[in-house]
Amino acid sequence: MEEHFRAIIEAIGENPDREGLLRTPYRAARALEFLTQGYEQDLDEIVNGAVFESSNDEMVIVKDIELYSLCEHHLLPFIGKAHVAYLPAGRVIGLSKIPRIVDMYARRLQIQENLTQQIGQSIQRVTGAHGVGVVIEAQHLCAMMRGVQKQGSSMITSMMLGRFRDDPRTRQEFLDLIRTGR
Ligand SMILES: Nc1nc2c(ncn2[C@@H]2O[C@H](COP(=O)(O)OP(=O)(O)OP(=O)(O)O)[C@@H](O)[C@H]2O)c(=O)[nH]1
Ligand SMILES: [Zn+2]
Repeated sequence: MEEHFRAIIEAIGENPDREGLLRTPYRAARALEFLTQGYEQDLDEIVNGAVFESSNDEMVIVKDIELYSLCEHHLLPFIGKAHVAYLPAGRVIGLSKIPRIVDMYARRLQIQENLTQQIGQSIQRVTGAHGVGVVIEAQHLCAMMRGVQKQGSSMITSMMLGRFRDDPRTRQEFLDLIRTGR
């Protein structure tokens, strides 16, 4: 990857041998490795068995999860928040595991719709919940710094499974709860 970053620096007309850029291919490679480390991870490893029996059948919500991903079209960041909810069916998942699942899929080349879907399906699979809801609000640098250059717009995507899809009240409760306290 370092060689390729060096070639990119040359291709944009810069001098990869000037002092400030000498270690840049190395740094950029490490940064990109970090930002795409989700390819090295899988769901079972992330969850690590942290699923616990519980008779609580009320909605669980983790909201305002910071999200940093890379758009698969331009390799530019999209940045935002994810909100995740589920209706437990006898099992709950460790609190930290939900942001970890978000990060695992965000640290890959993504479009926001697929990211939203992958998070929802994974939470469903791990918890066996009666339903799962995921909402992501994000701003795409590819649409802000370049392209249409719309700095004020954001994209909102959602994935509703089970009762979140079938029962309008469950969906509404989720949407109301992620809106409060802002
Ligand atoms: N649906 C969706 N589109 C995305 C996402 N990230 C980037 N895009 C869009 O992907 C599209 C790629 O379109 P192309 O016409 O192939 O690429 P482009 O010429 O760089 O497009 P512009 O951004 O319009 O300049 C653009 O409309 C982007 O805004 C995403 O997460 N979801
Ligand atoms: Zn893009």
